[in-house]
Amino acid sequence: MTTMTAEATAVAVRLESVTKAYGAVRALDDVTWTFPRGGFTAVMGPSGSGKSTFLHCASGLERPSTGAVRIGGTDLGRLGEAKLTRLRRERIGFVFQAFNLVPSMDVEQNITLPLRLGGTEPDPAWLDEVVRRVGLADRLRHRPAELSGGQQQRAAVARALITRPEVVFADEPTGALDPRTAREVLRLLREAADLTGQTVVLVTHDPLAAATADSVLFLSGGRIVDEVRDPSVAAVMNRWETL
Ligand SMILES: Nc1ncnc2c1ncn2[C@@H]1O[C@H](COP(=O)(O)OP(=O)(O)OP(=O)(O)O)[C@@H](O)[C@H]1O
Repeated sequence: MTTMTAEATAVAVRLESVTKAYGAVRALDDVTWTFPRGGFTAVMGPSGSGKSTFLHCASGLERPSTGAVRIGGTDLGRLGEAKLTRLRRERIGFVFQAFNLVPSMDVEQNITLPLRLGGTEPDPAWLDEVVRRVGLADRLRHRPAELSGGQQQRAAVARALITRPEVVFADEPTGALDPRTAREVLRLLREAADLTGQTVVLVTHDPLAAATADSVLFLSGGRIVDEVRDPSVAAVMNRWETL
């Protein structure tokens, strides 16, 4: 095992002068930010402000044009494609608006897929715990099409947690859900931070969702322009309106 400095272990994700250009568009413009381990951070900003690009670069789904990204003590820029893919599968959990479950697999197979892709078996006690948290114990043999949208997203959250990832990245995970179901999914992400010390980064348009985080980052024009800590819904809406 690699020895890490105390600083590296306290830092979950670090972006250092990250710029991402698509042709003439600077989707991210010199972004530097540190996500502390076990924190829950929301990212807000107008359409086109760079939220998804930020999440993709921070999670190793895309490589920055310039700058560096570290997950724990690992510099993603030093990893080749195979190692980067493995890091994403083993150390990061993803939740997307569109659930992205495999239609032909049942709920348990979907949840355990990241482990099986990595050639490992689920730890039965952890699988039970994750399934209990997301409330799908009586749905394990159902296929996604037999579930409600909220149940599908809860299965996707379970799939994101099954590898005990260091960081969970969620891109508009409540965008397709009704408000009550959205609250359940947010509670699961909050629990991931509070119960198991995972670092959660949530991209959202919803001030109610953002206010469940420890801190809200505001992006505009590819830059972080503000942070609101211990946010109330009113504080988030107020900052949003003046962006
Ligand atoms: N693959 C791409 N090719 C070209 N331009 C891109 C690409 N991805 C993003 N962009 C551009 O980069 C900018 C930021 O896009 P991004 O999707 O990160 O914003 P966003 O804040 O997530 O927007 P939204 O809230 O609408 O999803 C936009 O101008 C967008 O058009």
